[in-house]
Amino acid sequence: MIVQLDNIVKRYNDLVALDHFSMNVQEGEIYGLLGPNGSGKTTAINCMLALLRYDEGSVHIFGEKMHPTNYNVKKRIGLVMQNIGVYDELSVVENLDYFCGLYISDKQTRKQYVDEAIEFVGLEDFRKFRPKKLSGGLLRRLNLACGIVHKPDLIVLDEPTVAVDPQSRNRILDGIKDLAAQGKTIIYTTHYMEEVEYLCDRLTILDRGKEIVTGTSSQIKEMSSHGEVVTLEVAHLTEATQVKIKAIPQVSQFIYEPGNAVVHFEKGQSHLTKLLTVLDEEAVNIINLSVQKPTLNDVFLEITGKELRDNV
Ligand SMILES: Nc1ncnc2c1ncn2[C@@H]1O[C@H](COP(=O)(O)OP(=O)(O)OP(=O)(O)O)[C@@H](O)[C@H]1O
Repeated sequence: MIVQLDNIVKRYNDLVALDHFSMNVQEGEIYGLLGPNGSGKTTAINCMLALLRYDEGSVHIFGEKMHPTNYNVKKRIGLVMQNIGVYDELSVVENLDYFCGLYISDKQTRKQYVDEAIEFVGLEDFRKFRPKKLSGGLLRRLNLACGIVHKPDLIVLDEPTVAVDPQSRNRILDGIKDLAAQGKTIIYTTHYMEEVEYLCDRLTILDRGKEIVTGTSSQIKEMSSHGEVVTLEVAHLTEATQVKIKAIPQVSQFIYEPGNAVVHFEKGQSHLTKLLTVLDEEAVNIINLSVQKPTLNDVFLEITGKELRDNV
């Protein structure tokens, strides 16, 4: 186990920011912490890295008990925080050299690591730029590079794509996949379910400081009590066709208004072919068809009664 959080309780006066929160991350995993704003993701990261005192529980990283002065463990961790943490008065190269220098004293190795980090985030054309001259997306990439330049084994990223343009976002997400492919262990917090679906091997969904559910995204989506929803755009559906669709045993709800039909299926394997068979037999002219499977948000909604992105 690379990271083990056991029953962490963190209170801010009356507010319980983490409520007996536990999490285990294995070597080489990309592990997601998904939750709406204020659910406790940043608090969990800060407690984990001993940047914040907590009231109860324990944290072990690389098998060692984590505490603020455990530098042997700390030097093997790279942290990319939500807020940009670079020096305005230093250029891209100088920033990276500074952060690398906190861990690597050999000048030649440091130069190599800095060059590799610049290439990794695609900032080759901006080496001499000061942070203020970089766009928001490029600045985020520099922030990421500063966190990983010393080649840590465990990389913790706290919402690294907030307010980032799509090009930089994709670059960051693909970069994280590459790091995992190199054997790094990654912890990634976000309130974007699409990101955890794309990136994460396993995830925990958090709400109000509590673990709601943990698993792979497919396992979590399986927990939804709903099945697929098929939306059809059609020229016309006769009464007889509508009756036949409703008669498919796994159809739980059927809504039709001229031009559009929405077919809800019960939970379980896909029954799309059954619907297509009926439509084919009835020679229905399908203009458009889309299938929506349950999402992580649906599961979150079912458990907590609210949307993952309520506050965004
Ligand atoms: N220093 C603090 N003092 C008091 N309350 C705090 C403090 N820091 C965080 N909180 C509260 O603790 C809860 C968890 O906050 P946290 O920042 O960990 O959530 P988050 O999931 O990371 O949200 P975000 O995505 O907005 O950063 C929130 O209710 C927040 O208002």
